[in-house]
Amino acid sequence: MKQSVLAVNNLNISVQERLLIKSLSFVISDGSLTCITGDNGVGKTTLIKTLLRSVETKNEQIDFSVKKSDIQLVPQFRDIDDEYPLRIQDFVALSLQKGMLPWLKKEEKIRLKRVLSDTNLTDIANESLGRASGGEKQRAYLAQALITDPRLLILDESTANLDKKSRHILLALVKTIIKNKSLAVIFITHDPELVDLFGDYELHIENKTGTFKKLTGEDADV
Ligand SMILES: Nc1ncnc2c1ncn2[C@@H]1O[C@H](COP(=O)(O)OP(=O)(O)OP(=O)(O)O)[C@@H](O)[C@H]1O
Repeated sequence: MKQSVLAVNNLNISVQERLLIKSLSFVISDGSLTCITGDNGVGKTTLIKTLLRSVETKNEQIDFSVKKSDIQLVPQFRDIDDEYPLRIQDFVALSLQKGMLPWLKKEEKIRLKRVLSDTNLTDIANESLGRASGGEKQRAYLAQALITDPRLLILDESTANLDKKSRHILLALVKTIIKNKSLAVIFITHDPELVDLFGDYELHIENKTGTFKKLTGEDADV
C-alpha cells in the first residue's frame, strides 16, 4: 500500500485577495509522478509556494507526512551562464553539508557517484556546468536535488527548454528513480505528451478549479 506524502483538503488559494483556486483537494503518494497542468497564470507555481510555506506553519488544509528537509524543489530558472566555473560533480555535491570534493566523506563520495550514475552524468562529471547542454544542466539540477535523498521532489517546468529527446530522457530517468526509491514527484508541465507518457496522476487547474485524476498505466495500488 502506498503512503501519502501530502494530502490537501478543501484548500482555497488567493493572491492579494484575488481567489486563484477554490476547494482544492488531492493526495500525493510515494512512488508516483503527479503532473500539475493548466494555462499560464492559473496558479500552479503559487500552489507550490503555498504548499512549501505550510510545511513548517500549521495549515489544517495541508497535511505533509514528510519534513521540510525531505523536500527538494528544482526551480524553473537558474542563473548559470557559460562561464560558470564549477564542475558538474562539484555542483551536484553542493547540496551536501561539506561542499566540494576532495573533502567529501567516504559515504558522501559513494552517494555522489551513485547519483551521477542515476542521472547519466558520470561521463561528463569533470566538465564545467557552464559549458553543459540544456539537457545536461537539467540532469545536474536533478542530481543536486536527488543527492539529499528527498521523499518529495518538485520539478517546476524542468523540461521547458529541452528538445523532445532530452525531455523524454529526463522524465524516463525520473520514473526509473521513482521506481527504485521511496520518492514522490510533482511535475509542473505544459506538455500534454509528457503527461500521457509519464504521469501517474494529473492535477489540472482550470476556471479556479483543480481536477485530480489517476491516469492509466500506473501499476500501483493506491
Ligand atoms: N506575489 C504576487 N502578487 C500578486 N500577484 C501574484 C503574485 N504571485 C502570483 N501572482 C499572480 O497569480 C497568478 C498565478 O501565478 P502563477 O505564477 O502561480 O501561475 P502559473 O500557473 O504558475 O503560470 P505559468 O504557467 O505562466 O508559470 C498570476 O496572475 C500572477 O500574476
